[in-house]
Amino acid sequence: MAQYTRVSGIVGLITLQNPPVNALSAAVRQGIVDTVKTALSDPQVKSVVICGQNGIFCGGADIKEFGEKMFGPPLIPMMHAIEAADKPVVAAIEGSALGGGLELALGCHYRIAHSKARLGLPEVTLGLLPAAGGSQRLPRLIGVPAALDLITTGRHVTAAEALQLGIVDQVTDHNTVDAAVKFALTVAGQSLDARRISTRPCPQPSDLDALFEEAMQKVRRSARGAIAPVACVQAVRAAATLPYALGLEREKELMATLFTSGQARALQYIFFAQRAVGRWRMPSGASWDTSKPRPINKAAVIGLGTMGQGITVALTQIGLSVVAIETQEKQLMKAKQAISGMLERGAKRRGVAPPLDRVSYSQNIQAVADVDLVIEAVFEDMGLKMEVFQQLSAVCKPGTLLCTNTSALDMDQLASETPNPELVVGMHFFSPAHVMKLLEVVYGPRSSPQAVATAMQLGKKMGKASVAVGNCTGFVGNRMLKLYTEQAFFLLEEGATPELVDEALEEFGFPMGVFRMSDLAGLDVGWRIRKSAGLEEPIEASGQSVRIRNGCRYSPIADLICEQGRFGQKTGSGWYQYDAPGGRVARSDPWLHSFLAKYRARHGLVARGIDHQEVLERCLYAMINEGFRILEDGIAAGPEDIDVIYVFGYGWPRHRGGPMFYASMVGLAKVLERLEHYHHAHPDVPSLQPCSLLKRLVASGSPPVHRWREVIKKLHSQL
Ligand SMILES: CC/C=C\CC(=O)SCCNC(=O)CCNC(=O)[C@H](O)C(C)(C)COP(=O)(O)OP(=O)(O)OC[C@H]1O[C@@H](n2cnc3c(N)ncnc32)[C@H](O)[C@@H]1OP(=O)(O)O
Repeated sequence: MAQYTRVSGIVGLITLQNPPVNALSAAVRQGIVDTVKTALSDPQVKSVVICGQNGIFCGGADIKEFGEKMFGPPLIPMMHAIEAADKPVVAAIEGSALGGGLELALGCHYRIAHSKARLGLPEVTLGLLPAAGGSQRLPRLIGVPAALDLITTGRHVTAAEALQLGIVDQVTDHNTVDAAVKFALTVAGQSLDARRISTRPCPQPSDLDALFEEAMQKVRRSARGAIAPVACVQAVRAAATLPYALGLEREKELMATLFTSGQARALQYIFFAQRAVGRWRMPSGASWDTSKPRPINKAAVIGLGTMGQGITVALTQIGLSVVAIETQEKQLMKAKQAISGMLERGAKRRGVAPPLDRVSYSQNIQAVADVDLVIEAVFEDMGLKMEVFQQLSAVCKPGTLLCTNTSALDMDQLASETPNPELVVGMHFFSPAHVMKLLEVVYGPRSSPQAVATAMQLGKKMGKASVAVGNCTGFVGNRMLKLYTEQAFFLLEEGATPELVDEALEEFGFPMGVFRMSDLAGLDVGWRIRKSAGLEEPIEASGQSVRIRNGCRYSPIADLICEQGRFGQKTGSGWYQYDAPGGRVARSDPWLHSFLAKYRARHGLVARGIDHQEVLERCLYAMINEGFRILEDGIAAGPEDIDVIYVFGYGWPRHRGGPMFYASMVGLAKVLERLEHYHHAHPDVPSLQPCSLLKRLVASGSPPVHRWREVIKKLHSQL
């Protein structure tokens, strides 16, 4: 797992070998310990180079080993042995040096990186801190402010930035191992006293207390309850204030708390879940193994509202030629300006020329005749979308993939409008489409595996967490969201305020509560969907309560708010009030409170005390219950798919692992018991009735989330 050879007569070359990322498994650590010993005891060897095989230095500790009993040599003594060596040790960094990989390089005396390499300490994103001495060495090497930035955010830096910060000594465009060997030859025999980072004093910023106070406030604001960023600040503070050995003790102490925390488990689960959903599989068994994506060089986007503009930018930024179609001239001009602006700003950030000439604009749908793929992003109206699909079928060249960006409509009905329904899939982007990391790829019963593979690959190229899901109203994300929102409305009827509900959800870790979010997104969007589904019909005249639809409890509160022209931020009022239309700062609205009081009085509802726990249980468990139904229906392949959708598209706090993982952490029996309790209290709310998969999982002993698929498979085989 670490190969040793001698090169150029006097250089010992150690190559880490653990594909795909040379993670520091027990075997690799043992290999390093053994080969370093060999190199240091060989009198002919005057210096040592450590590199990784297959163009990657090291992706860090082996995350798969974290849940298991620790075997093999520990990292810290291994790093110390390297640093204490009396022969220079040079790290040759290609590809990535991340986490324990960078910590290993920091234990070396010199670091040479390829210009395309990326370096970082991303442990915080896994709920940990760099606990192989990284939190103590990095501040000594690059100073406290830069180390705080890298360690608390986990961001990866380019080789150029690493050179500027002083993390690496040299950057090369050529063969990194050759460059490192050449360098090792030149430093052989030189004194290493100044090269051992742990022996250096940590540079002292002028106002240490103020610096750490500010850093702590910053991470607390952005961490939304995650504990690792806070521990990272504490560890760097130890580096700045304690001798190395004591700092290392503090690092170990902090790591022990993090390592066994539920947050670290949740974050590591999401790391693997994100990769697992990339290996999509349709119920037919189709996957990457059986389906080759089509090459896509030219694409079209139909409809240039906010979504269409973002999609155009996302496609252009991955190098495609894009035909952007908008029939309304005024909107086309507005969109052209917005798209150009977004492309210019994106290019400026990346230091490249804006790819403006890759987008062509037209009012005529005939312009899509030669494209390989079309994404329809017109208004959310089935009639209009059907018309567009009919036109596309007549205009596009044979084999063009037709995708819809609908967020809830039946994509299979759209597929029926075309002679080739196998070429139709949903590509459900999230706003703003060039920024948000989630893409739901929706397949219908007739979508071909190749169409799904192509959409999944396109999503990957755009840097999105792409999740293949089956077709149903709202797909996965919006189907679950509907029940979360519905509970929030019911809670208002029963005595809660938007402030109380939002506070509970934000304390849980959502960036915004449901009402603040809905003010931002615009209340009219949901209103229009409810109207088109016939839910908003006033039927009080018929004698039926306005609070009942299709025999179930319904809250018309949001409809009544919309009838007042209160659509959220854009109109200056919604669930909250704003200084002016377009205002961002939500303030409590006495009008809304009085409206709620009158509403309750009109319907004979008596407000009762509602606490944060009830808000969380009602909103989250209703949504989780729907998640189980989605698994039962085979719309999502596994709990990981749902969790990735929620973490990447709906602001679910990452350190809580997604709704299904959260349910497993709370305990499925408890979720079941609370749902039964709330369903008993609200028998007219069917979404609170625990679904059979949840009951079955509890009956089979609440297996861990990675074993749910076995139970789901059994359930499906019995249907
Ligand atoms: C005392 C504690 C000391 C240290 C703590 C740590 O070091 S924690 C680990 C810190 N390292 C990281 O967080 C890096 C995680 N990996 C990545 O960011 C990317 O994988 C990487 C290295 C940039 C490569 O990206 P790429 O897109 O090329 O590949 P992909 O992410 O799909 O990964 C390929 C497969 O490798 C598995 N993998 C990656 N890193 C690790 C790891 N550190 N441990 C174990 N396995 C790892 C990944 O799951 C993929 O596997 P697959 O089976 O194909 O899904």
